[in-house]
Amino acid sequence: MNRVAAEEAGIETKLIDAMNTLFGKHPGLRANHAKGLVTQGVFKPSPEAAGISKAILFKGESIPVTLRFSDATGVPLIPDGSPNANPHGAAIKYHLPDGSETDMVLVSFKFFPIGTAEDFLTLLQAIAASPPDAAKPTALERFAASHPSVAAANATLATPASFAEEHYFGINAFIFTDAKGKTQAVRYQLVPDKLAHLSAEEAAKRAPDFLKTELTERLAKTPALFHLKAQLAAQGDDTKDPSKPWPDDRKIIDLGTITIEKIVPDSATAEKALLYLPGQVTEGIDVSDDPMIGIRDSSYAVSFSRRSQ
Ligand code: HEM
Repeated sequence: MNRVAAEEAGIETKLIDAMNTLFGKHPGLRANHAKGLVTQGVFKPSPEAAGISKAILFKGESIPVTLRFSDATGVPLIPDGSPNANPHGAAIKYHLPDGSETDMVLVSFKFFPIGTAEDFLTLLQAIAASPPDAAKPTALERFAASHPSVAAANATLATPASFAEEHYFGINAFIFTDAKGKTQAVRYQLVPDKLAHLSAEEAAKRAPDFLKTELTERLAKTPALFHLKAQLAAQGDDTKDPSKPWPDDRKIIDLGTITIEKIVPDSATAEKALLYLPGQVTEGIDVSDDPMIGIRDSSYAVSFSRRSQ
């Protein structure tokens, strides 16, 4: 790209360029969360969900889902037990009865390390500018010193014993509208039936693909159960800033269960065609005033277009 074109590039292109610089270019693969596994299962909504959102998703029918678990980074061969493979991802596509789709894209951070897409770009560039031999304080150390939420968010991470034994968070806020038009801001959580984290020492000893192997063996014997939940904002809670968790005492309601039944027959082919978009909502669910959601949508589209070439 020439200098003028680079200056004109939107933030979504700059974000993907920064990821490609940091993680390398890997044709056909995602700019972030490159290593993953595609599964299928069923969402069964709770009666409580229909009371808070009129979405077709919550009407009561069982909804088929395609759920992709992933490791962080755009490094396709990252060992699953590497600290850099955290946060792990869970991207859910719901195949709705009217033939449309809606998505939820979650990770194992409890909240995001920074509040805006612009700061995320600066963070990615600071990491790239801070190799092990960089002079101290590195660009990353300087960024982290002025953004305490980076260390705080990283402290919420640990390697899971299984993709099925991790707690995933939606982080960005969405708005539910009920049948009477009443609105409620929410943040999603995907809660496993059982949570199990490894110590850093245990994680380092695991085989490079242990999360894939474990899930394959587990699902051959028994389905994996998750509970989809929504944390409800109270008056005055910040819906714009994903680095600010809402207080722990906010009400959390059950939206239903997700039962993962099997890994799709050819996960590597399936994931190429799949595009999860956090802003792909359905009537009764809206994006909040958090601008990160729209920027995520456009950067996922840039990544998709590059990996489809
Ligand atoms: C400005 C902030 C963010 C940017 C620029 C960004 C960028 C990206 C990109 C480019 C991809 C690859 C998309 C593709 O090729 O399909 C991706 C994947 C992913 N991101 Fe983000 N992301 C951001 C924030 C988040 C947040 C807040 C979450 C979770 C709440 C998240 C969770 C994920 C997950 C789970 C995937 C893998 C999706 C899949 O399996 O296809 N990201 N992200």
